[in-house]
Amino acid sequence: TSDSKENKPDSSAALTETSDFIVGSREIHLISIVDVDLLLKLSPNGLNNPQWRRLYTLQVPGHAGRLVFGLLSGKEVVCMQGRFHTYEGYPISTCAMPVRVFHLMGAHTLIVTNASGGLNPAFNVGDIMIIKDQLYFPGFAGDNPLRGINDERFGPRFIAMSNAYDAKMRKLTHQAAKELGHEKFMREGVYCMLGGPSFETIAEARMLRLLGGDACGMSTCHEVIVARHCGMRVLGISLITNMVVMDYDEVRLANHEEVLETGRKRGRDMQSLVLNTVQQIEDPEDDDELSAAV
Ligand SMILES: O=P(O)(O)O[C@H]1O[C@H](CO)[C@@H](O)[C@H]1O
Ligand SMILES: Nc1nc2[nH]cnc2c(=O)[nH]1
Repeated sequence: TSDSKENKPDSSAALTETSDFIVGSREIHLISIVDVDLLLKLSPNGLNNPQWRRLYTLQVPGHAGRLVFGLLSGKEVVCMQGRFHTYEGYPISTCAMPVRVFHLMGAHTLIVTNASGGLNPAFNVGDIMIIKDQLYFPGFAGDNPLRGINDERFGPRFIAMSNAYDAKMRKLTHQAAKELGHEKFMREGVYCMLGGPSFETIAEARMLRLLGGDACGMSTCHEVIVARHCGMRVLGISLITNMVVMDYDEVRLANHEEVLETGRKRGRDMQSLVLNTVQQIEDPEDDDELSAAV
């Protein structure tokens, strides 16, 4: 696609050509900020035989719109470069639907990435935040992707979310960051999801901070809920693309161009981090601790 050359922080969705790929049981899928072209360059044995084709178009500038199947550091992965957002007009369950598709294909692990605005004053633009927990605001108003008749084939009616972001995966990612010399811009914190597409008012931003939010965006949480419902372990990584305006004296305005620009600048570090983390991931079936957590 014409936009596939850009190193962008986020994208839309697409589907591969058909039968060349055998999708095995150890897949990992990556959403959003991961740039597949760059991953290809960085991976020692490549994302073998990548093929893609546009399936549908989203209305988010900077979103590539691809789904790529292949091997990343010897592990079977499917990378979804881009996602559905509720502000595009889709129901929240539709936005999270790709997660169920990947689960049905045999994926055990979900790595979600996103671009977010920093709320924590100690953060800087370009920091990478490992998501420790989430504040899912649409859920407070009843807009949960699991709303409606529960499909028991995926999971139970009620699910725990206190262990949503896997502790072992977070540790692994910190380790990967250390090996890469990324410590100086690594953070860990709470991600807040709002519906968007309007950015926060100052009063809203201050409220999010008061409630314990470290960064905010318009995605991810519903995908994580659906992943946990079907027993996938989750790692979330957020790139702080801008600092949220928190002060009435501040003249700077939130804008999508800054989000894209930071994504371009920090893109390579994000890909290396994901790649390095994927290299270290163990199959959850070989890992009692992880299996028990699911
Ligand atoms: O969360 P992702 O999809 O990375 O995108 C983030 O960037 C966009 C705003 O610039 C919003 O869609 C926000 O959610
Ligand atoms: N809501 C929200 N989403 C974002 N995505 C990237 N930056 C931001 C931000 O500042 N606010």
